[in-house]
Amino acid sequence: MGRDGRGEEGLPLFETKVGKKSRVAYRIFGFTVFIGICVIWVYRLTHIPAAEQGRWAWIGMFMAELWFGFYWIISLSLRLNVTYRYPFKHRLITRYGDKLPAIDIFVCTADPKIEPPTMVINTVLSAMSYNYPPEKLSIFLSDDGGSEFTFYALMEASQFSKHWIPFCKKFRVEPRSPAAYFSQNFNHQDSTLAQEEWLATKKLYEGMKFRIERATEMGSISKEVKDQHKGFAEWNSQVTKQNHQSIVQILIDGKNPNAVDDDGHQLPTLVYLAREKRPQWPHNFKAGSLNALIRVSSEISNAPIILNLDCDMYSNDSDTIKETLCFFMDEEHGHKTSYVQYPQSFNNITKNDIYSNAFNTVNMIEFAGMDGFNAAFYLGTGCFHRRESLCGLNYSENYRGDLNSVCDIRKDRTIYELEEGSKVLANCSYEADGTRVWVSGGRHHNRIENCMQGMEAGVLLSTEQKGLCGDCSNHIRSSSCSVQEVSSLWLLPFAYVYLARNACSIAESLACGDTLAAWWNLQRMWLIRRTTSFTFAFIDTIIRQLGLSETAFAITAKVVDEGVSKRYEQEMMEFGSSSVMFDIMATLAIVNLFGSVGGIVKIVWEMDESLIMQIVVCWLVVMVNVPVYQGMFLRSDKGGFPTSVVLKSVVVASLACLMMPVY
Ligand SMILES: O=c1ccn([C@@H]2O[C@H](COP(=O)(O)OP(=O)(O)O[C@H]3O[C@H](CO)[C@@H](O)[C@H](O)[C@H]3O)[C@@H](O)[C@H]2O)c(=O)[nH]1
Ligand SMILES: [Mn+2]
Repeated sequence: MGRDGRGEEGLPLFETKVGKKSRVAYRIFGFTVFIGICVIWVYRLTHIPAAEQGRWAWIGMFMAELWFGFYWIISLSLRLNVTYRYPFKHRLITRYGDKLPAIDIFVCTADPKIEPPTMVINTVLSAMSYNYPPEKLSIFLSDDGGSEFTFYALMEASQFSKHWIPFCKKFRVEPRSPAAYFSQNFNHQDSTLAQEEWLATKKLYEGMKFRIERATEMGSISKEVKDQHKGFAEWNSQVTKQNHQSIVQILIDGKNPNAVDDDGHQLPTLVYLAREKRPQWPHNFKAGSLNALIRVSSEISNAPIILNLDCDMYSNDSDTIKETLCFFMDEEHGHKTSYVQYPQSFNNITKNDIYSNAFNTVNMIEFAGMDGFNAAFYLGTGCFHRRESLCGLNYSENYRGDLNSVCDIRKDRTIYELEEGSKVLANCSYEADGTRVWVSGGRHHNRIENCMQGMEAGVLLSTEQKGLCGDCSNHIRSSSCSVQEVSSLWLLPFAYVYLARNACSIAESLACGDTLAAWWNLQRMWLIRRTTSFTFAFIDTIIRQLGLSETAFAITAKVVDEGVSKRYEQEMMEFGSSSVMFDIMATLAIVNLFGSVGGIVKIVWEMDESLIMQIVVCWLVVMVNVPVYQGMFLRSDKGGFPTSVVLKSVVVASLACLMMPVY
């Protein structure tokens, strides 16, 4: 019997826990820092210098400190509301058993060269083998590359899945991406896992991988293979990435009683989609893909819940669907939930996370804090949506929807009829009129569940290795520190705010599993991101708002050369190409170097102590930038800065320093 004497059926499907202990600590600490910030503001307002003594610099500094205070309040309020949610999947299974809803899974890919088809089908296979009734699963691959190699790979995957799915279920394989699974060694402690079967499945996988890679390398698919599927007929000499008709091929029809795996169990539905592309029509990149997927899937399976995965991700927990459904199907709160999203985690992060890609504190503290306000940043992947809310349904307290009612939209139509009907829905004219859903940001009127299943529970895992760029959010934060007389008591609030803030940030990082060096690297990456990618994104957003340009989507490359990945493993930063980003990084590093050396000279020469605070800050920036100086002057490998960038930055920095007024 559960609480209140209710039976098992009255119990909630998930529980919510708020970090109470951390809240007390944050409150005390936050309050003292806030007092410090107020004292700093008072100091600024009461000590405004005369015009000729740098009044404007002073006011600028004050602005930065005002902004810092505002930012502090926001980031502290998140920390006071850190909320974790824990699903009870066993309750879901006992309560709903065979009445679970259908799920559509969308995988997007866009280019067979930078997103190799083998990687794409690993994502697909991990989605096909979710621990969920296969007749309720439909996987749709959207190929914006319109490539027959990707289609071929998917055809291979549809055959391999007949062995892979039973293998996963029999041996409770985790993770269910074959590439990720076979990259681990055979686990000898697991006596149930017969080594023979492990080896046989691995061999099958490698055979498939070899055939796909060979076809891609040779740039052609043999007639023998093409004869195996009518779908290849869609590719003729006129088909290019930017210009082709809609292609929809149902590779596995989950409703067909003959579509079974090696154990005789039903297979999930598997669909290949390449929406129509015409040079004169906008296609809106990934957003356009998702819109086409929504329409096409509504014709074929029309599942009430949709999961979207990028092609460089794979599921690292086969129970994720069931856990997610706990949030959607909870009797009391389920109807208030529009989407459930999982933070991305990356599988090739180095020990000290040189590029700060793990986002541990963001995932575990800030996102969980946002959840406390029923808010979430939509991350764009690893997210389950209600189809209804994407299609514009508004939230209402009384409307509960019904995830279990399976409405048969197919009405005995043949595969051919379904494919033909779907092709029309994948036409490019849809992106030009007002029917798009995703471009407008999706319509999330409902409450949002930002699902952080504590620290031990499974999240979706992405396999990507992120480079330096790629951040598109923009927020600018400034840290500030400048008091004229070092001996003055006014120094205290500055010192306290600075030290307390960083101590807190170190404690958070360590608590979230980072190393101290990773925290230090994070400081560098924040500096770099704020001065480059965030600034670009900020400018770009303004330009776009003014209607001066349309942003294009630059697809992140998923293949790296050997030298680059070797240096990545050794935690050496990669600067080896010319880009405005590197120009800015190098120039700022040099300006700081000049500033700190110049400052010391000034202190020693003129016995001018008033500069000590500035110099201390300057030196901290220099220390954070050590890898940048190494990249400019000390490295001889291919990852160092190109000479042209070094020259440019030294010249620009020298000019800037010469022109700088000296107070
Ligand atoms: O024309 C396009 C361009 C991209 N994609 C797909 O979009 C996904 C994300 O693209 P990627 O180049 O990997 O971008 P990232 O910088 O890794 O993406 C981050 O930012 C995206 C949007 O800003 C989010 O959707 C992603 O989930 C998030 O990881 C990939 O599956 C692509 O295949 C398309 O389908 N069509
Ligand atoms: Mn990506």
